Amino acid sequence: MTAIAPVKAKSIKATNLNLYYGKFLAVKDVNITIEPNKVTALIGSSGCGKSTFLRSLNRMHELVPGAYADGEVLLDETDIYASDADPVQVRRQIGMVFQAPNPFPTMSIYDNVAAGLKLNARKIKKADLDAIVERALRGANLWDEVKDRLGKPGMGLSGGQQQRLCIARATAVEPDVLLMDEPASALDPISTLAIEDLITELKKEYTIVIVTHNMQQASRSSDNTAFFNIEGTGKPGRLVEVDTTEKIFSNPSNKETEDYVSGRFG
Ligand SMILES: Nc1ncnc2c1ncn2[C@@H]1O[C@H](COP(=O)(O)OP(=O)(O)OP(=O)(O)O)[C@@H](O)[C@H]1O
Repeated sequence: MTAIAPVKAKSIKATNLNLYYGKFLAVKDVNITIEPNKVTALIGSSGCGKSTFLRSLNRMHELVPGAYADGEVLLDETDIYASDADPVQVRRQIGMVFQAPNPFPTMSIYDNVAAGLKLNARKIKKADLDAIVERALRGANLWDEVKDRLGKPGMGLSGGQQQRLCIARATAVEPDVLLMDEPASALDPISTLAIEDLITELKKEYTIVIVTHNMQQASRSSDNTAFFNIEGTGKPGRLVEVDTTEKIFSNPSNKETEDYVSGRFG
């Protein structure tokens, strides 16, 4: 793959962030700084709010009817929840890759990657679009596998290829941050390792936040790890501890974290 020159990505800082589904407080009082050009893994047992927190970072949480966020989330200096912030623009700057690969089913490989760009009002010349699509596919380690069949349906690719296509689609619009919700959980071990290698490569350009249930994946591919936990059913999830991945997995400050990473619960 082509070497990617390091690019300064943006940080995210959440302050006193509370996330609700209607009256239900799902995640309570998160305070965290997510460092630029690093991979931050979100870990914790089922239902502790990892995905909810992740989706709040690009204002996708509020797409659930009745769901809302209370608190502040800064992308560098910009408050993404400010009254004049445009959620569509926020989602362009902070892209999302989902658990199951979800290429647009009726679109070709090429059109899947170009989809976000075509949504922008600005008209892009065909040659420029070709160059962006190629760059995004190269960046997703997929170009060599698909360059001779760009006009074929995205759905015709393997699961691992489809997920890399979705990563290319997310990066084509040049976001600052990539959010990934268990991006490899639907994939076989070889495709999983390919995605992990790709994540390591992508942090040269992007700030990456990844939800994972796979402890080995968190320790292999992240720089920092945030551990979330929940006190009981119906109680909100909360951030227990965030630190370097090495510290979280070898010598965490909190007993709850230690119990979780050593497999004593969760
Ligand atoms: N669309 C929704 N409507 C109402 N409640 C929701 C919704 N999505 C999640 N929740 C609730 O919010 C809480 C946090 O869920 P979330 O999916 O964020 O946890 P998670 O840590 O990502 O779990 P998992 O690891 O199982 O994916 C849970 O109590 C869940 O039931």
